[in-house]
Amino acid sequence: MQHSIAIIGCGNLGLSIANGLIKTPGFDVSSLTLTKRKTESLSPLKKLGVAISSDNLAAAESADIIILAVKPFNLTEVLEEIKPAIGGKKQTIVSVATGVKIQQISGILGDDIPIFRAMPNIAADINESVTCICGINASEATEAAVKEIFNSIGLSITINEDLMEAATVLGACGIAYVLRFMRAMIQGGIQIGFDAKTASDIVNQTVKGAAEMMIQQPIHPEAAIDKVTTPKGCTIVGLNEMEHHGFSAAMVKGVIASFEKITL
Ligand SMILES: NC(=O)C1=CN([C@@H]2O[C@H](COP(=O)(O)OP(=O)(O)OC[C@H]3O[C@@H](n4cnc5c(N)ncnc54)[C@H](O)[C@@H]3O)[C@@H](O)[C@H]2O)C=CC1
Ligand SMILES: O=C(O)[C@@H]1CCC=N1
Repeated sequence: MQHSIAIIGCGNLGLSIANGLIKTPGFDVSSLTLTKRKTESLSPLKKLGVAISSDNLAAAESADIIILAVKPFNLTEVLEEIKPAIGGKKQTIVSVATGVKIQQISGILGDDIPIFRAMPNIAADINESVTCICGINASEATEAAVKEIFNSIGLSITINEDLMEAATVLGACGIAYVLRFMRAMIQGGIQIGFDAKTASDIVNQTVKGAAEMMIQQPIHPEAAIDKVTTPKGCTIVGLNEMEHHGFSAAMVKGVIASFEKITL
């Protein structure tokens, strides 16, 4: 049986999750409710059979699994709003809010409620997210149901809650880092002669190929780099020039800066 799902706060991430679910083969769109304060932008999904509402409490009452996708500073008010609906039929709560601990959520909703934190990224939209998950109070069946949701929009990985902020940086912020890298590579490609479209096509497929290779043949990236770097060749010259300008150091420092922004 498919569980009914409510996504409360359908902005960038909530909508990406919804789009991924809708594209999942066999997903029953009538089991999905999306909420937002102003619902106009969600009307195309209404035509597909998804329930759209600005009533968080009613959406929570009707759902088995409630995904909270509001900004962290809106989470407390939303939890207070849906609290009257929670507990009776033991809905499962899944928060994707950055930096909000399970204990803060259970402090409002109650100590016996199944509560998960999940950290997907916007590639959920095309079923290619990675989602790190942790949770409390859940039966095996409930945990399986939550994992099924996030496996349908990509790959889910169960982790301890104390790694959730690191997961946010690597997986959720990470997609932005990779996109910035791609933009820079496209800019380089234009400077050496390609039009923007051709440069993008080449970069997109190159990044996809590199990622697929690491997924299908999991070796250390440097071992694959060794296969590209001809001695005295052009690749090593380019890579060394990038390192002279702090490429790897910039990436590591950026990862740490994002982490400190969440944790300090
Ligand atoms: N954008 C991303 O790539 C990622 C975001 N996150 C987390 O996901 C959450 C959502 O982030 P975004 O989608 O970027 O934010 P967003 O601002 O695009 O979406 C939040 C949505 O919630 C709605 N909202 C606010 N108060 C509401 C209320 N009381 N009732 C119903 N809807 C309400 C807003 O109108 C907005 O559409 C945040 O907690 C963020 O930390 C986590 C991983 C990745
Ligand atoms: O930048 C942010 O705060 C959110 C969390 C991870 C991705 N976007």
